[in-house]
Amino acid sequence: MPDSQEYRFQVNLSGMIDILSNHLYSSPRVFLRELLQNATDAITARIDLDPSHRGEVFVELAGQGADATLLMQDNGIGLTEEDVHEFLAMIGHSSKRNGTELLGETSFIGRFGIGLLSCFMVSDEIVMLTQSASGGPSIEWRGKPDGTYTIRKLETSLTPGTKVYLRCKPETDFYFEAETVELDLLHYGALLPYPIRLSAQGSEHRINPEVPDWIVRPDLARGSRDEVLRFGENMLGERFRDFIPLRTSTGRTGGIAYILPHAVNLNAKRSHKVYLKRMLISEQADNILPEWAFFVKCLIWTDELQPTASREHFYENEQLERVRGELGEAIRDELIQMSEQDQTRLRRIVELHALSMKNLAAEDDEFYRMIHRWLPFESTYGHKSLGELIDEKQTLYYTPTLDHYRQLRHVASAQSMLVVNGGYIYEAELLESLTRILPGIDVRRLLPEDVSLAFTDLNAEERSLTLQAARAADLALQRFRCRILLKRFKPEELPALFTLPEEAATLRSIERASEESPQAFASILGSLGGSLQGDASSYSLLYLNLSNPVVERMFTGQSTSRLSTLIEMLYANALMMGHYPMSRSELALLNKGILSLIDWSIEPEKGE
Ligand SMILES: Nc1ncnc2c1ncn2[C@@H]1O[C@H](COP(=O)(O)OP(=O)(O)OP(=O)(O)O)[C@@H](O)[C@H]1O
Repeated sequence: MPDSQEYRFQVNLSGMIDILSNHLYSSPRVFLRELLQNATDAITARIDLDPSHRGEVFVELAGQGADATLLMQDNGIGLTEEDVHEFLAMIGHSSKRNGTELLGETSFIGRFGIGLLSCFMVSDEIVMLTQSASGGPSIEWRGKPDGTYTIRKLETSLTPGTKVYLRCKPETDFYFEAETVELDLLHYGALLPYPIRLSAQGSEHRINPEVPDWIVRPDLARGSRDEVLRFGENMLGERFRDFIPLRTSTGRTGGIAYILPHAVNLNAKRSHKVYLKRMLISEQADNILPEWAFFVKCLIWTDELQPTASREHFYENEQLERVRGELGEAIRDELIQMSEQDQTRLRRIVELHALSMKNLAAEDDEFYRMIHRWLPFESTYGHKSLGELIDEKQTLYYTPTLDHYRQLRHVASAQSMLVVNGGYIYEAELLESLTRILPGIDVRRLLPEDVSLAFTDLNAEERSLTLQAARAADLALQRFRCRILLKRFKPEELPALFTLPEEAATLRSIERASEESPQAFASILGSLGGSLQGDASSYSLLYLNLSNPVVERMFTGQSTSRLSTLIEMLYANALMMGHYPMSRSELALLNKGILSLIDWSIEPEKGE
């Protein structure tokens, strides 16, 4: 076997720089973030040496258009000549790491040793003047994107710190405009604990506000409600009315979860603003809160998570999992606390986000268990929370569809029967799975047939007395494929109850569609409907209540001449009470019936 020879990889330096500077980051804008991060790290390092040191960053813009330049100056630790050779000249080497460990804990934001290269997105040269706080000469370093650099010792000594100069390259002058720079400095540095000053167009001012104490001590936030809400509006661009302070057990991650003031789609992208060591890392951190916390928008700061090289996300590791869990717990605890001490507040939140909360509860038992008592439902006892409904009765009856609920609610409420409407999206599913999260609870599905069983049959005498009228009534509704059933039931004020078995419902919809559709379509629908027509189950049922005085008079009186019109009117009325859409012929029937009633009331029946 021939001796193998060892070679070294060759690196195309300018190609690497191009990849790192132009393709790692989402936008050229981030060069300002990288500069601000380096300034922040340098100030942190200096404060480590001298805790009384007060950090400051100064940004100056000069020149116009293609001549625009930007200076960023910090009073941080600075670099010695040795540091410059070691850290600036060696890509991928950073002064901020603990040894070689890339993901270890440090008090700095930077760690990869590539951030400065982002400046090549907007400038063809980086000029750095630096003076180390530990003494030595001031150094000038000039780096180019082709991988060459020069170093020069300056004759005069600068004050400790670092100045970075950039001259805009063609077509990047936008990033050097005062407005853009001001916005971006605020965007990235709003929470930094030292002043950032900007000098441009002859004036100088501070960019970032004083950071309120409650940002790092969220327990103080409750005492500054208005200020916290105003701050949220400025930072997140929405007007909030409620918030939950967040803090992990280590105290190294915290923030404010603002309750979204409008309903949101569960699948909408989350956009929390996350700050690492007080610098904005991401506006789209979607993995820092549990999935179920979709109803909040957060300002979060952390100094215990590791950013990826692009800075726009955090590493998905155990630490992130713990932080996510604990932030979720902070929100959950507050919800639970609200449920004990401030139910109005909780109800407001749940009602606002009811649809999404129901959606999530249907998928996530743990969330459902936590929130179930406050989910709102419609019931024969009014609009109530599930908790209130559970407390009302031992058995919770629910209808699986809205149609069923409409049919049942009058009879059920008249009989003081608690029936929950499970007809809206996710509701039947939630009610069905209630036993899973609350073992022992008795939940039953209810169909109109079940309630009609509770109706009382007529006795033999009543049956014979009403026989003739009942036949006439049945005949009157033949053409609507509706049968009548004479019973006694509560409430007495309810004369009739319309119920619609499933097949009859299909047929009704087909008929209504044929009335609306053009001829050809109608005939297709017609033949489809025809196949169902002969079946007894395709008939709807109209229960007539003999306990109702008007119905009683109709069926036990002598005169039957007006009976068919009256039955038709009861039929139309029952349809309306059940919110059934009416066909054209049913509307015509109603119209004709009303006119007859008016006519009769004006001119009494002959012989009466
Ligand atoms: N303003 C500054 N003050 C002092 N040192 C600086 C400054 N800017 C850069 N440096 C030095 O240059 C090195 C390289 O900076 P660069 O931004 O490329 O990488 P980094 O900050 O170490 O890591 P990252 O790629 O994660 O940002 C730093 O490690 C630091 O030693």
